[in-house]
Amino acid sequence: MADLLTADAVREELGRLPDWSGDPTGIGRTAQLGNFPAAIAVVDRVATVAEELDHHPDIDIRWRTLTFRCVTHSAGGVTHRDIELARRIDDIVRSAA
Ligand SMILES: C[C@H](O)[C@H](O)[C@H]1CNC2=NC(N)=NC(=O)C2=N1
Repeated sequence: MADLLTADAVREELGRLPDWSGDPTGIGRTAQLGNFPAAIAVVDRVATVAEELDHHPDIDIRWRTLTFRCVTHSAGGVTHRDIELARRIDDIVRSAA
């Protein structure tokens, strides 16, 4: 099982993820796309990456605004797998914006 990050470690990682906020119980970001199909296309690309990593974000879809939350459910908190997933989500959002 992946190791839980300490509060300090989560803070340090969030310093390198400016669009994200959170604490050891989970990290999240929102992203506003141009329209609903563009938002769904991002969700679809995130789904592919999540399957590749075998690690899945919680996703809230409201018209063209997406909210992603990353937490390792099996570990009960934030691990390096969530940080990696957050970076991959950023890459997808950046290339879609
Ligand atoms: C068997 C499989 O590896 C697990 O169920 C994975 C799948 N994706 C997951 N995603 C997240 N975010 N947390 C998990 O604990 C988790 N578990």
